[in-house]
Amino acid sequence: MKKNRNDEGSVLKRCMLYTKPYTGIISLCTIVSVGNVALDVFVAYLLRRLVSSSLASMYKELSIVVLLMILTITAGIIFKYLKRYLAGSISTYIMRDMKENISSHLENIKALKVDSNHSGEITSRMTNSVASLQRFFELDLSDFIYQPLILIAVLIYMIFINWKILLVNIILILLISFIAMVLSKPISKYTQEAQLHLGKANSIAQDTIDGIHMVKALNLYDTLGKKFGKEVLKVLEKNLKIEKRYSIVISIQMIMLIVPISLCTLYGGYLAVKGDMDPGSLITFVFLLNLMSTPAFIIPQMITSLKSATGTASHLFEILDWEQERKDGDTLEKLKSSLENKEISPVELSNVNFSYDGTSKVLAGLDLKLENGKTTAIVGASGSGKSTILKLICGFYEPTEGYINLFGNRLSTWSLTEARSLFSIVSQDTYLFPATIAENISFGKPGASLNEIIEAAMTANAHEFIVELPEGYNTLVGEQGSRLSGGQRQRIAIARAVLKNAPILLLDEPTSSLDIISEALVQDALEKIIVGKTVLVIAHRLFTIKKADDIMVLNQGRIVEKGTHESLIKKDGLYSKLYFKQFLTQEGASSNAAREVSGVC
Ligand SMILES: Nc1ncnc2c1ncn2[C@@H]1O[C@H](COP(=O)(O)OP(=O)(O)OP(=O)(O)O)[C@@H](O)[C@H]1O
Repeated sequence: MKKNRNDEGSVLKRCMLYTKPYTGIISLCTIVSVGNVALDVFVAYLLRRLVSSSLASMYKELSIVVLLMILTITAGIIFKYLKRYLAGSISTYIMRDMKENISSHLENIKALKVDSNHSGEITSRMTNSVASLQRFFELDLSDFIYQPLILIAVLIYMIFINWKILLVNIILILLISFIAMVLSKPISKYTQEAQLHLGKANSIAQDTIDGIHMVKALNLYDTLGKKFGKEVLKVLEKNLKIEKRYSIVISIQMIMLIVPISLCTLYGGYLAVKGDMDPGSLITFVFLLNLMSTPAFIIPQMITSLKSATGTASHLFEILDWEQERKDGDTLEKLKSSLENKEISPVELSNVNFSYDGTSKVLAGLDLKLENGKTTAIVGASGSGKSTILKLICGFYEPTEGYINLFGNRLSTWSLTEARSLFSIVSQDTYLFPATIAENISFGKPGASLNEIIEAAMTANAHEFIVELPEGYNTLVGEQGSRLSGGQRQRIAIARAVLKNAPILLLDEPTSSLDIISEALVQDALEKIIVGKTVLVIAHRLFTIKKADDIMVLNQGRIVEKGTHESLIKKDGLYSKLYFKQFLTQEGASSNAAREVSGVC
């Protein structure tokens, strides 16, 4: 049977892997902890000598013991500081590595995984789960070494003083640990569930903020608020269950701690009165019991918080188990001769089948070949798979059957990073980073000079509106470019593509959501940048692709017609139907608008 990578043992092992690079500092921490334990036990030994020498009124011995005690306690303080500092450093390093590991893993995660998980949930794992794991490491790591050691040392010392009292203690400690373990068992599960609901609550909060305008317009506060409240309530329920468990474990421990100390003091006192135990040993025994009470109290708590931490870690490690994009493949250098051969098609899809969910086919036996330096348009009804073709060409997804060639070589053999450097993409929903306009444009060519940026903006018809902004090229665009209009965002994206100067341009309905004036500006910019490039354009509005060299009509995942605009109109097939339907709709819309305008006038 396949072993579950998320069971507690496996999760702990994976956590331990993060400690590997720090074996040196962990060894030092262990040595300091051993020193700490030795000093603590030495204090007990000195106490015994102190009582014995004061009873015997040996002042010289007494002053030596007091001096030793002061030195030992001082050294103990320094060792405790070192132990805490070293453990804190280890946990800080481990958490840094874990965060780096997760974020570098996320960068290379397959698009399918990101698509099928809410970004808010992923962010929640990255922030809440990491933060609670960090708290665990910071608080508990030093105790994981020190507490078991002190417990063992104290037990050994006690054997020499009185093994019978010790036996009673061991039985009680085992009982405490057993009860704590049983009671804390569900904590790991509750923590995982709490993290899951927290992720969902965060996703709803993120949706509400991202779609704030739509939320206001549709009065969705109540609906989303209820959904958010439901998830928060579940988080609360799980956390209350965890707290309930913690409280029971701690209460039982308290009772179980008082009982052995009281019993041992009573029994020891009885032995001292009988003369079977000297007063020095009795006082030392009670001191040792007190020393032992901390690990006896903390170890079960450590087991409980370890369970909680494994729950959190397992939630986090799930991300690390998500499949990654491959990193290997051929470089541009290796494929140079193919890239320079103008006879080879830059992009070719052959008999490509694709399904997102493994059942319903989005593309079925699709054949598509782009000609070097020519513009090919794909048209088709909404949901026919046009954008999916672009995603496959960019290597975000892989075909379930068939193949894709880039400059005559299988995309599956290319390095994905190198392959993507051959494309510039301008899509209907342009993503701008929350940085300045200049930075957003320069992402097309990292390190580009301001002159290059301005030149690109000019080609993209963006320069004029940029210089009119109060801070010009240094204007911050806001989250997802929220401080710019749709048309302005598109022209920034085009400027980015100009700077990138990649040989293949992928345009995914870049003018579909623009008004007539913005559309004209964007269209004009696009016409400038497509010169000499191989272009694949997806269009809803068919009049925008009338000049394309080749038009492919997509229906139910396959190309059903192809040709120029004129030849397809002549053919009187699906394209011509779509075209005239749009034409009539637009005509209708224009005459309605004209009627409205004349009515107003
Ligand atoms: N990430 C995804 N996961 C699952 N199904 C998806 C995903 N993206 C798209 N689909 C489905 O695949 C089909 C094709 O989608 P695609 O976006 O390629 O169509 P399209 O022709 O570009 O549509 P439109 O013109 O409306 O943008 C649709 O049925 C859509 O619901």
